[in-house]
Amino acid sequence: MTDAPTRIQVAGSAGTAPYEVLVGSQLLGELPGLIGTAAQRVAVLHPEALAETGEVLRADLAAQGYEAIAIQLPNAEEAKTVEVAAYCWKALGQTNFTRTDVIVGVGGGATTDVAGFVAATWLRGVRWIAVPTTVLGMVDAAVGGKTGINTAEGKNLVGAFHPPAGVLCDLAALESLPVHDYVSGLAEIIKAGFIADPAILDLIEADPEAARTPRGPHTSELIERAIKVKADVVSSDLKESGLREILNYGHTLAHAIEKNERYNWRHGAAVAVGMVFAAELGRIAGRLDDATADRHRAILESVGLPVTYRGDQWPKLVETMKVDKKSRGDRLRFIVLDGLAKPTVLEAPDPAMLLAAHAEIAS
Ligand SMILES: NC(=O)c1ccc[n+]([C@@H]2O[C@H](COP(=O)([O-])OP(=O)(O)OC[C@H]3O[C@@H](n4cnc5c(N)ncnc54)[C@H](O)[C@@H]3O)[C@@H](O)[C@H]2O)c1
Ligand SMILES: O=C(O)C(=O)C[C@@H](O)[C@H](O)[C@H](O)COP(=O)(O)O
Ligand SMILES: [Zn+2]
Repeated sequence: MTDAPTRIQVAGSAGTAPYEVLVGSQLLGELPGLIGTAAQRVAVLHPEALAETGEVLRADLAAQGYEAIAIQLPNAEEAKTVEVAAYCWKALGQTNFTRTDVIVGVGGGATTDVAGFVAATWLRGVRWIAVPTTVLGMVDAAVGGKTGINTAEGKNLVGAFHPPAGVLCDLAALESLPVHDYVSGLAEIIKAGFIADPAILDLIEADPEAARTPRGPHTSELIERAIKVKADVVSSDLKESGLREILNYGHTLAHAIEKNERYNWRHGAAVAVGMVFAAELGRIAGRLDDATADRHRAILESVGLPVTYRGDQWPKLVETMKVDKKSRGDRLRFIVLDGLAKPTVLEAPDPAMLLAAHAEIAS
């Protein structure tokens, strides 16, 4: 017998339906209920690393009477291209995939970003379900309906807000996750701690080594707390007209680092450096106290995340940051903290201030 899953509600907003994020084990039995009876066809999008899981899921859905196909995507960021999206559109077209049919994205954040984007764009929008299999996917990417792909100019530059019909976080999936991917997800959990729920920081600081494994004593609490932070924010501002920008803490620089590294850095690693940068920016702007700024570096290092980046790359990073989605015309905008769990926007900081914050993360 398995325990009942935790259910976290995400409210519908901007005309979209509400949905639930389930956290627990053996959740795949929930899939048919979410797919519904109107669907005849189901497409399971999965990364190469989860070929076996994708096939098990496809066969299971076929056994339940759906015409189920599996579409294999490249691993990680290589999936987030227009060519991969076009490959999926072709597969859906060849299957006569209609508006009542359903896409299931099973994998990490890269997979669910693409699955959601394909769902948002096919026939101008079909229903989709997220089955995240990484920490980062569970606590962040699968929740909130931001879907998208990268372009040559930068990260997530093409996409749509298209919330899933449900999110199934089966914690057993984390057992096979390589440790550096597990730790990458901790960066977004720590982000949730700094912007909204400091109890997360206390739990990690109490035993950073335990936080690095799926068997740690606080694994499900950390994951659920971070999901709640995200669910609360996106419930009131799906389309990022204000509050949702706080979820972008650390991301302005992070996305520039990811592009500069040709996506060979994991997203969470880049977000870790980006948060230290944002903390320094807050401190230099006279908003953030020294202790909270220093806490960033300490907690991120304690779980094994990077806190510095090559110092000679700054001009390129500044160029890339200009296409950040928070920019308005020529004005760069950053999320900084006015104090612990007090995120705010720093508008058009002086270049000298940016340079000074950069000096603190430059290696
Ligand atoms: N849409 C959003 O709101 C949002 C939020 C945060 C991050 N993201 C995006 O999420 C992506 C990062 O997601 P990620 O950290 O999950 O990385 P990822 O999706 O790149 O997955 C990392 C690697 O782990 C493999 N993998 C996935 N699950 C596995 C498992 N259970 N066992 C073994 N291997 C597994 C993947 O195939 C991949 O090779 C980035 O593209 C980022 O931009 C989106
Ligand atoms: O959900 C959001 O909003 C976020 O900003 C969460 C981020 O962790 C995530 O990486 C998101 O994909 C970044 O969005 P972008 O709009 O900066 O591309
Ligand atoms: Zn992120």
